[in-house]
Amino acid sequence: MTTQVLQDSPLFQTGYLVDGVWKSLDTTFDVLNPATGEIIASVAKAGKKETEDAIAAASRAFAGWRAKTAKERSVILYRWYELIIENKSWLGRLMTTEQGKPLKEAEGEVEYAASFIQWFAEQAKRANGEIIPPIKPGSRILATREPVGVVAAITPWNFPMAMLTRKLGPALAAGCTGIIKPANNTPLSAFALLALAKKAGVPDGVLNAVAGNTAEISDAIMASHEVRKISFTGSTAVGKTLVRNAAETMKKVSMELGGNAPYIVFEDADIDAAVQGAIANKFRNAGQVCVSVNRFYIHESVYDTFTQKLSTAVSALKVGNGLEEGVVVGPLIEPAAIEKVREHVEDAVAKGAKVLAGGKAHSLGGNFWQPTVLGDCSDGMKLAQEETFGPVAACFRFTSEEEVVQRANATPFGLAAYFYTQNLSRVFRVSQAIESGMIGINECAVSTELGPFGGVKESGLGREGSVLGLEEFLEVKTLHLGGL
Ligand SMILES: O=CCCCC(=O)O
Repeated sequence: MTTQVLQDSPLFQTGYLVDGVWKSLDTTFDVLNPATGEIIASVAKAGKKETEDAIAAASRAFAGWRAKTAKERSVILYRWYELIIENKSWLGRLMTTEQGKPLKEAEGEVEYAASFIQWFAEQAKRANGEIIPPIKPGSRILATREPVGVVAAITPWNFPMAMLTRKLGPALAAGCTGIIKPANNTPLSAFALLALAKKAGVPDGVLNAVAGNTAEISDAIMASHEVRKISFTGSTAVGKTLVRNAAETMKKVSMELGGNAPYIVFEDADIDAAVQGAIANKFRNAGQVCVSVNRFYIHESVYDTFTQKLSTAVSALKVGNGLEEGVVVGPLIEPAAIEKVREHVEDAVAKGAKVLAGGKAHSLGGNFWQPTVLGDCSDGMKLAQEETFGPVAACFRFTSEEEVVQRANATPFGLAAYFYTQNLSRVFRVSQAIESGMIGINECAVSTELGPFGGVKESGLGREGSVLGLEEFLEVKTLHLGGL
């Protein structure tokens, strides 16, 4: 399937969406294929006015959408889920072309994205309230749950479909309407899902979308009194700005922000399982994942075995255009991402790290970096303190449980953490001691619609997915009834 075949589909939208109509603008911005540098599309560059129009449309649509029964919304969501699955192959190709991840991974993300719509189609019917024992005779207290109103979903380029549906699934289930601001690197993936939402029966105006002038769009969203909630996935720096700005109109916020995940391999771990987990986690989406491991802490007694097995396996990973057969590590999203990886690797090497695999830009050039393993890393290196967001496994030695827990927690972030051990007492002791919203124990994946997803400390506020995800889009209203 060529880019032309993608472009010929009705799901390939390049305008901005207001009231169910895709509109074009004279001013556009280019979306590039990160593997080839080819321009895939020129997209309408929306700004303040288009954003205000989109918010107004969402506001007008709110009364009608919230008035539908939960079951009616559930049926529409379920149809959307089915359409996403039916179009998996096309959507996967679009995502690989726009975002770079290997096709198999992209199709996996399409399924993951669909799972949130399926899950919240079910949860729509469970926005239950409570009856509270009254304080006086002849009275009742009822706590009901209502949609928060118009929602802004601001989504990242690294999971351009799943992060959208993880927000829109619960928002629509709750009865909210919204404005979507996808990342400018990957608007086409988001727009394709919105085209399918319309086909599934989501009424015009319920979902509206703009991309382009990020500052103007963000300012218009934050200034609006009609937008009652912001759900954001992205960097901690941007998240902090949004939270500060949301205070002006007291919007609710859900923030899924950066991480600095530790991965601890204790002396009693199943080393082969730990190596396999390390590869699956670290090289998923070329390491451009908020829950990707940033620091591998390996007990000194198993350090040589682990790093040797890891380096051998990493050296065999095939790098290339994600549309090519057998490729498991695609390009990074843009040249700035390559520069950050280079800066982290050079800083580590200058401070004593040893290159055990890779270590430099890939011979393919462009946005490709060799899958890398660095040994003898230490806590003063940049890659120990900030997310590298690239295909670099940094390995550190440790000697005791107490020491490694203290080092794992020595970061302002607390999104995901992982550890491998066969000792049950340690499982509970270390799980309790680690400051993190999610912990994988002998398990390298924490991403599923079934489990609460979110962080502590500077990694964010709120939880997505699971039964908790719906709560984020609901307000409690308490009814005090007397004279009964
Ligand atoms: O960068 C963060 C996106 C989260 C992807 C996931 O759900 O695993």
